[in-house]
Amino acid sequence: MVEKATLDAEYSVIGCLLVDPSIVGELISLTRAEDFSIPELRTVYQAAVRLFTAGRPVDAVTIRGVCGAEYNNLLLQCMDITPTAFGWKTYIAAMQEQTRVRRLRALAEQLAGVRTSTQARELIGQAGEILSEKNRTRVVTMDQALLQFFTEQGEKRKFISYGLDKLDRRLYSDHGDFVVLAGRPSAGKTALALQMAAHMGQQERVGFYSLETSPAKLTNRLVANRCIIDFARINRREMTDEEWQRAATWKKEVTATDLELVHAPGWGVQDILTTALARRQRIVFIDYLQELRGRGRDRFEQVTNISLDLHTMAQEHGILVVALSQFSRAAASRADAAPTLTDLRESGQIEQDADAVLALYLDPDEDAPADDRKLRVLKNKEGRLGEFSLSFDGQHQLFAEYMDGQLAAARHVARVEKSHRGQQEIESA
Ligand SMILES: Nc1ncnc2c1ncn2[C@@H]1O[C@H](COP(=O)(O)OP(=O)(O)OP(=O)(O)O)[C@@H](O)[C@H]1O
Repeated sequence: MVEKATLDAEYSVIGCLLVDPSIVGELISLTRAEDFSIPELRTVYQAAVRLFTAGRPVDAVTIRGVCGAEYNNLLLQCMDITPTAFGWKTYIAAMQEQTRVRRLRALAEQLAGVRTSTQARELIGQAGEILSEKNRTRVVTMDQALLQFFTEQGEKRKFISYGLDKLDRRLYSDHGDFVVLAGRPSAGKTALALQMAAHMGQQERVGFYSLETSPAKLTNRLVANRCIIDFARINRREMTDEEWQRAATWKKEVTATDLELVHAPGWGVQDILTTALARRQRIVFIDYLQELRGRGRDRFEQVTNISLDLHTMAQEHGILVVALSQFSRAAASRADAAPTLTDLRESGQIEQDADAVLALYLDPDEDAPADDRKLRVLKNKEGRLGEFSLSFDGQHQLFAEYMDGQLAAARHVARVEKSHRGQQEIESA
């Protein structure tokens, strides 16, 4: 049974269409035939679209000409409900809300009959998409474009920080971007991504989806990184008394970040999207892309689809997606060579879809400290390419950039130590 609120909204939308010819174009661009649950109103709407696209006037007379005299009463009824078109966008919003509810109920019925959790996850994913559907119009006139331009220019834009100044000054990442962090095995992708995720988690909720590493192992790395504790001793469960003490007093360095670790072996993009929407994560890290389950006959087709889906997930849902990626085997054999975009494994689609591609690799410079890495910006839609050096302290899983010849990490550690010393003095006073 169709509810009264739905009926009213649908009649009102058609009524507005009939009484004000000036809104017909915009009204059509904001609606679809499927928004109408009443078949007769859908027929009227489709007639209006046909007339409009044929360049003919849209009113009660021309529509009756298309639909037939038997629609007379219905057209009069619609116009009776809405003597003026004032508030027509509110009626559209009400009608589309009802459409959403209808589609969700239909999904709920299907959900009641599923036989596997995979089917359920697929349906829940579709429900998430219905719920996050925004205004459908994608057409923007020059007047609207310029109005938006001035509004945006008047507001200060805040980009998402990776915690590395030189990278932040190049990338200008925002929600809706798809960023790839690529490297050879053991380059330190996971370590760098975790450090970035913990940094971003100080501002908003971040999900870190690992397809191969358990949350417990990731926590070991996080504690090493945030509390500057020997990673090998953490792994062997042989922390010294001093390290126990430090982990206890510095625990806020870990807990103050809104980071959620998700163990995701065998997951696909849809599983991640469903979880990210349910947990309200605005930033998602995926470790790593080639491990994701994908649709397609061969690996090439699967990775192509995964890349497309990640791009859509970022854009449609306003999530910053940072996916880690392996380089191809050919590139992996050239350990000292600077990577290029063609080294991305299995699919050129990743190169096409990504807003930015970063490559992490061992610094080939013979004079550089042994553990130094290079972070190269291979693709950057919003800014410059280039590369810079990072020191990697594997013992603490800590990456730091060189700022004015000094390591930013040293300054960070000194700052944190000072703040905790101050805290301890206050507590013991
Ligand atoms: N106790 C330690 N002391 C020094 N370095 C360490 C220690 N433990 C691990 N490492 C180094 O830390 C790095 C961790 O790399 P990480 O796992 O982040 O790389 P990755 O690029 O994600 O690799 P993969 O693709 O294989 O997962 C490795 O280079 C490893 O050699």
